Amino acid sequence: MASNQSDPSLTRSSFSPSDTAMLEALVPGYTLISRFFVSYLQIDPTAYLQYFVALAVLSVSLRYIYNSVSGFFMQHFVSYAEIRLDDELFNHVMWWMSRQSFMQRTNHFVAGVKTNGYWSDSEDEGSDEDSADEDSDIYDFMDDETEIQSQANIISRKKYKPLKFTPSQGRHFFWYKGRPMLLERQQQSQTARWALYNERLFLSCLGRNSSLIRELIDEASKEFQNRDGNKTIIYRAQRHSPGDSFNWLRCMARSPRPLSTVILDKHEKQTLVKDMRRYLCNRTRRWHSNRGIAYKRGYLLHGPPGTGKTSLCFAAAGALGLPLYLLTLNSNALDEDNLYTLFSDLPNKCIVLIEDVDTAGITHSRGKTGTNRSKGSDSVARDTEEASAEDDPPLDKSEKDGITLSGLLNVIDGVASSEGRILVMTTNHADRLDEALIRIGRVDMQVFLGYATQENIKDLFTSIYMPMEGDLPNNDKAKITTKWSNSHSTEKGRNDTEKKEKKQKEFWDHLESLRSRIHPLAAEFASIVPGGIFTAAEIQGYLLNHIDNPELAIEGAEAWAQVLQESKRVREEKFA
Ligand SMILES: Nc1ncnc2c1ncn2[C@@H]1O[C@H](COP(=O)(O)OP(=O)(O)OP(=O)(O)O)[C@@H](O)[C@H]1O
Repeated sequence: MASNQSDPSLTRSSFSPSDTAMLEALVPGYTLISRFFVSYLQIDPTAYLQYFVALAVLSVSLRYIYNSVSGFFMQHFVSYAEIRLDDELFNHVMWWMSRQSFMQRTNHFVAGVKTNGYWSDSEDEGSDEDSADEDSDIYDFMDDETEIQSQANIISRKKYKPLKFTPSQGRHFFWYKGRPMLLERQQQSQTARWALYNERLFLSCLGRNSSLIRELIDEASKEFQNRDGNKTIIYRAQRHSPGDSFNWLRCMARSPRPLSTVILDKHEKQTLVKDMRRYLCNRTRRWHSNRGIAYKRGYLLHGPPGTGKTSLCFAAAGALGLPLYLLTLNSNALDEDNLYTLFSDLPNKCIVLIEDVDTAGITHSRGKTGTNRSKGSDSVARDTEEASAEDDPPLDKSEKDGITLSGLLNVIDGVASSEGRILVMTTNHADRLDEALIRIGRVDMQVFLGYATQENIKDLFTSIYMPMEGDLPNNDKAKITTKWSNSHSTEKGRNDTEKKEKKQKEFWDHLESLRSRIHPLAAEFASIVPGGIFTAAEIQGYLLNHIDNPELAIEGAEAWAQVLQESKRVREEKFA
């Protein structure tokens, strides 16, 4: 008691019950805390209340001042750029960042096998790793146990994707061209279900001149594109989760397929590619623009499955250096609005490929809604569709009815859809398509890809077995030899080198001899396999089983053709 009386802090603690109630309302649990301090520490916090209040006011004021000053500073003395996750540039910058030296030193990073945001990117991550493949290629034509083991080790190493390190959430300072830069990776909405996919990047630098940021973005973008080289970039329409809208997401970059490897009547192939080239040239664009005629072109590739429709489209994209946008109309979630947005997001020059347009349920059903879009045709496929639709599980509530024919036609013709695009549709059943869909203006050229003729079979054989540039990892023999010689200066190394050189020479001789024999072999093969019966895919499948031995392929061709022909006949009878 005595000590309480002598403590000035305790003598001043005379708060009325209403004051205490108010404090309790402001700071829940105040009475309990206060009692704890008084009983155990002999300190009455009420005596210091004014200091606490002053401290709180000071901290709020400081925060306010800090925000105002930093806001003012950011607005007037800092330049910054915002990059959103749903923009391809996000990938470009993240990829560029992952290659910067500051990423090796930072202690806050995201480790992963891809540098991009959320979409699946199954492409080969560039040529960085290609050189590592060289040895495995060289081992391809070796046969002894140790060599096979070496090859297995290399393949085994390569089965995992290399790790990539990208900046984590938060701020990262780094230097670019001698000037300090700040990268901030932010997650916008923590509460949303897909918050993880709502990221943004802020790139900032001191000064009102934003040219440095522009340079960095430009450099990142160019480096990313250079990495692609002449590869064909493939995008597909995809949405991340139910309720989201569809976007074009880059899914891979593939080496272009040479047009010569797509076997088709030469005249038709040339006509198609020439037509596309003519359409893409500036003169045609100006011509269309001067006359107010929509600058669009459509093609229909039709024929039985496995005759090369997709391959032709892919090869054309490679030959013309255009990106390929894949679209499937089967998704119930894809409605006219989504399709409209997708088409308006296309770049000026590209190929949009709609595969198997007849299976999208929009054939012969102009004006019908998606729910009954599979009705209206007497085809077997449609009956099957109807039957299976009844067995389908109930749709997600966010799923809509899918695209209708009139919806598709509106989008193809839409004024907002990108000019300069090439639309390619493929189908196995051109006869089932609505007249409106394939009328001139929407489909300007139709190409039929049928069963392989005698000539096609010969070409296919030649294209599969003819040695091509690039079949060896490095065409410069001397370079390979030097590489091996340098890396093996020991006795064993020299033996290995000699062995490899011998193998390499054998391989070259094999290629040379094959080159000289290929045409007579192709003619022989074509004389055995009947024309007009098999698809190119079937013939290719057979030849790939004898990839190292064309003679063996010829030997077994007759038996293979008979068996396949018989199985086709049985299948046809079954479905007749
Ligand atoms: N005309 C062709 N020339 C070269 N290869 C071909 C040809 N047709 C088919 N192939 C080969 O067959 C496989 C399938 O070809 P592709 O997917 O292009 O056929 P498709 O006609 O689009 O088939 P689907 O109608 O089933 O989609 C590919 O590996 C391709 O290399």
